[in-house]
Amino acid sequence: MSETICTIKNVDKHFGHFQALNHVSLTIGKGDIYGLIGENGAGKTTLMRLMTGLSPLQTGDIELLGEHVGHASRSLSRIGAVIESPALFEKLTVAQNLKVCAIQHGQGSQQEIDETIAFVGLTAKRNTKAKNLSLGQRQRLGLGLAILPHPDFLILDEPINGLDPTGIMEFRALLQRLNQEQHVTILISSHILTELYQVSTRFGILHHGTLIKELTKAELDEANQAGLLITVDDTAKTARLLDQAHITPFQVQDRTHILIMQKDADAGLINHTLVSGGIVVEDFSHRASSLEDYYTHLLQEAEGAVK
Ligand SMILES: Nc1ncnc2c1ncn2[C@@H]1O[C@H](COP(=O)(O)OP(=O)(O)OP(=O)(O)O)[C@@H](O)[C@H]1O
Repeated sequence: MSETICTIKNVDKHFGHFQALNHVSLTIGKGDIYGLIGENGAGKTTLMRLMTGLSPLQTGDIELLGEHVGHASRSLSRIGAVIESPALFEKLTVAQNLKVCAIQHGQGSQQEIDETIAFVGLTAKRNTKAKNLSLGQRQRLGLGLAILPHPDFLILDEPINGLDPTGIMEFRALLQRLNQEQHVTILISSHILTELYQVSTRFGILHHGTLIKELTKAELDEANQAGLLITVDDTAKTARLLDQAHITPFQVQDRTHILIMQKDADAGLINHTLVSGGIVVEDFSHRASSLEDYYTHLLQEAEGAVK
């Protein structure tokens, strides 16, 4: 495995009797854009607050950039974070907010401030007070403040909330540039899987405080394949017949279902091949790939598991 930026092990968090996080373990590798997905109240912000030391760790362990969180962490200076809403000085302009940030961090020349303003697309607003920025512009300024000190790891809590579709696309492009050009590892949360799908390389899905799934983008794509789903009486024999007839690729899903991963699979030919081989084909259905369906199914499974 590549270098690890963050390791979270068996983290619980209680607020009184309420358990907001339940044995959460996950790892974020260097260069990942890790999408943390979860519905409202799933525990995303709570986890990010623990990671950045904004909230005290109760049980479990969090290691960030080689240091345990909570031990006078020097690594915090290498982390940029926007959690909940960005902390802005409302009466100061965009440029002045960045200047204050540069002074606080002892880092960030005027040239770097100007470059950051351009990078986040706020050049036209550099002299506008924060209180007069739109929601999307505030998010951009928040990102600017987080990246000015050149962090190695960026933690962004729901940064695309409230952005319009163009804003979302531009924000994604900004994150991809940061990741690819400046090699920043990013943790980004959202309650909508489709929003993070385009930008993330790995995903963790939190549900009622439990991490129910962790997977790479390739694994997500595989689990979410479009194709022709066939219901048969004998999947092993069906698989042999499909192989012999070069009807590939396919995936045996369970005891009665096989997914033929071809968008325009010829159902008539497949039916003929299988029936001639003695298979009882009970059903054919085209399965469209839909991240929403995948996510909903995952949440239903998780609900079923706890019942
Ligand atoms: N300080 C607190 N005291 C009591 N309960 C809290 C506190 N902070 C969070 N919670 C509870 O913990 C749970 C997780 O909250 P959290 O803010 O982490 O969710 P989230 O996944 O970020 O949700 P959202 O998408 O709505 O921002 C919620 O049920 C919330 O009410």
